[in-house]
Amino acid sequence: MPLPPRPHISLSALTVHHRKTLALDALTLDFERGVHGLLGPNGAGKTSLIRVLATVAPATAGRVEVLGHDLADRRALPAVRRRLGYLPQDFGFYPGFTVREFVAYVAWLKELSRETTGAAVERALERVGLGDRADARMKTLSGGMLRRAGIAQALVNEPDVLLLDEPTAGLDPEQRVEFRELLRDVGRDAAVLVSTHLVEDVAAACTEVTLLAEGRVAYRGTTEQLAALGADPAEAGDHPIERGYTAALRHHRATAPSAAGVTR
Ligand SMILES: Nc1ncnc2c1ncn2[C@@H]1O[C@H](COP(=O)(O)OP(=O)(O)OP(=O)(O)O)[C@@H](O)[C@H]1O
Repeated sequence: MPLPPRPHISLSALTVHHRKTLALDALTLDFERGVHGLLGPNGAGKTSLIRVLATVAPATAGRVEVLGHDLADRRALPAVRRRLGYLPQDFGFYPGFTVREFVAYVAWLKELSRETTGAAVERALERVGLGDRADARMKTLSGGMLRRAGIAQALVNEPDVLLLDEPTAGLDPEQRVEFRELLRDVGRDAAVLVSTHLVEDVAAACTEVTLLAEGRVAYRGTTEQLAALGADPAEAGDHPIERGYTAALRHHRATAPSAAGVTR
């Protein structure tokens, strides 16, 4: 009998400390293909989780599997990185690079073959609407264009796992609408994790929502389920998802004693 397919991402008791701060408190979660919204108040642990999955920060304890590889096994990291796309909140670049050179450089880091790189770079730039700015220098881009270049580099290898930390910051409304369409498209085959504070992004693009609070899972469900939690118009918030978010957080805080995000 064939084995059931493994989830793209599997966390078991994942714990992350930053010095004395507990940022993630024994998270056990799976993420399959689809677009997953990662929500939570400031300091909830969203960036800490994304950085571990992106293989740029270690777990303090617990087990993390990405695409079937245990991230504790350093020999597996190159294979995982080839199949990952990652947009950090702030990303570095050589200001003198053109947009095309910037994305091609990441393609090279991801070990794309010389034959496929050119077409992959053009496709990634087209997907974020930067095809006509390919020869512009990175230092001349506006904030929104820079973010789109960052999204293009995360997409260039057609990743199986795409990690985006607040990707819509700086995008204008038209670009955000197109970006959500892009997320839905990528999420058909890949597991996409997108951390955001923007309710519209969640409502339009995410199939599932994971709400973190103080390093723990405060709520998990489909976008529709979170919106249904916010059916009571007396709850704080202007949108059902915002009200669902508030209700889920309040419920979590009432039932779970505070543990993470505190120095001890
Ligand atoms: N480098 C660091 N050194 C010390 N503490 C840190 C460090 N990075 C994060 N923390 C702490 O870890 C906790 C989780 O932070 P994290 O950045 O993961 O949260 P977040 O949900 O991404 O927040 P935000 O919505 O503000 O981006 C917070 O208490 C934060 O202060």
